[in-house]
Amino acid sequence: MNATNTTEYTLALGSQAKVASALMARAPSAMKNVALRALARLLRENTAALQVDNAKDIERAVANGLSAPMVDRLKLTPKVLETCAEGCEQLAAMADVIGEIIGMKQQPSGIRVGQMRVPIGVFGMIFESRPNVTIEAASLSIKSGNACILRGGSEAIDSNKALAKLVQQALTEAGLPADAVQLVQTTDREVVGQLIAMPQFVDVIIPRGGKGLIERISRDAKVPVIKHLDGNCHTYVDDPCDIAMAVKVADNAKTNKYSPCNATEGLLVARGVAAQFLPLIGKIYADKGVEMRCDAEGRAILEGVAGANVTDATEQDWYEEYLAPIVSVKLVDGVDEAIAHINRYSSHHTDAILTTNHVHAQRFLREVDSASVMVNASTRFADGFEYGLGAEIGISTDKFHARGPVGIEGLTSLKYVVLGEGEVRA
Ligand SMILES: NC(=O)C1=CN([C@@H]2O[C@H](COP(=O)(O)OP(=O)(O)OC[C@H]3O[C@@H](n4cnc5c(N)ncnc54)[C@H](OP(=O)(O)O)[C@@H]3O)[C@@H](O)[C@H]2O)C=CC1
Ligand SMILES: N[C@@H](CCC(=O)OP(=O)(O)O)C(=O)O
Repeated sequence: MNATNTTEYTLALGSQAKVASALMARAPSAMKNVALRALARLLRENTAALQVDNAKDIERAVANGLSAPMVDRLKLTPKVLETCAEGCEQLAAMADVIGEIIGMKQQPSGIRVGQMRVPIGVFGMIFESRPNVTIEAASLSIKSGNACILRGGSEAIDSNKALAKLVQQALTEAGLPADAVQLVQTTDREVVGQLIAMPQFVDVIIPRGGKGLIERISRDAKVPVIKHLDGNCHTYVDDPCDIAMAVKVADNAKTNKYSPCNATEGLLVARGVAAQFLPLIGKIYADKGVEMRCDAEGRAILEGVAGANVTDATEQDWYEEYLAPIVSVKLVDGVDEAIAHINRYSSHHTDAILTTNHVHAQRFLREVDSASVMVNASTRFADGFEYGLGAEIGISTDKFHARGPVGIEGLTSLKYVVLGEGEVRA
């Protein structure tokens, strides 16, 4: 595509989305739910065909040397597709929040003032090469009465095109506009540049990705942005803690999956429990091939673990989001130093304390400045489905409008409604 074509193409996506958004905003719940159930059915009926398209992406990714965790997140297995289908059905079964009026109160003047929940309008979303996100974003967009323009990662283009076709088929079957969910059909990044600069059509941009993406968005966006950024997440093992539980949780937080943004990248350990805890977790990490980048004290303990791949951490490691079988390990005096380290180096996504001390837990919850703060749980739980939101658009690392996992409500806003009986202002 040349620059003129790109501009025309993106403007067309925008104007089509704008028209569709008005229809979606007033669509009855029943129609939206019909579309979601149709999408679930189509995903199941087309599982084999979708895997053929997905195989093209996977072949290209492997040929291009993409790492194993990144190839893994690209996969549309029958299980992943079934989870997507179930997600659509769960959303269909949920109450529609659009149009709900809250907080209606009579004022001294006689008017009654409340707030009505409404869709945001059109959102543009740029996200990683994980094709199931196309379905999660599309289904949340439908349920919340928005229209969206989805720009998925280039490695997933064939899978995304096939999925988007099914979404549009489901919308059409339900009598809703197909343009309510549009996929950017090219991997040309120029389209991203245009998408974030057309406030006449796009109400908000949701970038879901790493630092390169956000640098561009922060520099060029002319529409409001809800950032869904990197996860340099921490697990802090406190003194005192339940060692067996800490080992189980720290294992899951790092090794359950390596690519997600909510995987733990930094392990902080209180000196008082390090000699007991580190050899146990070190053995598990060693067996699973996790490299441990340690400070001097951590290294001294972990070097004694059979098969451990232990290296020296540099200052840069405390900032690093590895998305790989690597973890940084640092010993700290206690909760004060842990909180200070996290607030300095974390990406403010998700951080956890493993402790049996109630005061330490309360301090961690209050003082760590992250979108999710957890006590005695794996950072891997930072996820809209796990939080009971039905599905998620992603995990907002912004503080405004939505913070943490974003579900239906994050795609809505509240407008005031005023009911009178002819009152006039004095
Ligand atoms: N907070 C959250 O909810 C989530 C955050 N993430 C974060 O995403 C990152 C991992 O995914 P990864 O694929 O590496 O992320 P990237 O940031 O590389 O890519 C994400 C998307 O952004 C696009 N993109 C990246 N840079 C630019 C640019 N300069 N201009 C235009 N488009 C761009 C990519 O397009 P292209 O395909 O062309 O490269 C892709 O569609 C991690 O940091 C992870 O934590 C991941 C999932 C959820
Ligand atoms: N919500 C997700 C985490 C975000 C995610 O998908 O991350 P990524 O592996 O970077 O694409 C989950 O835990 O399932």
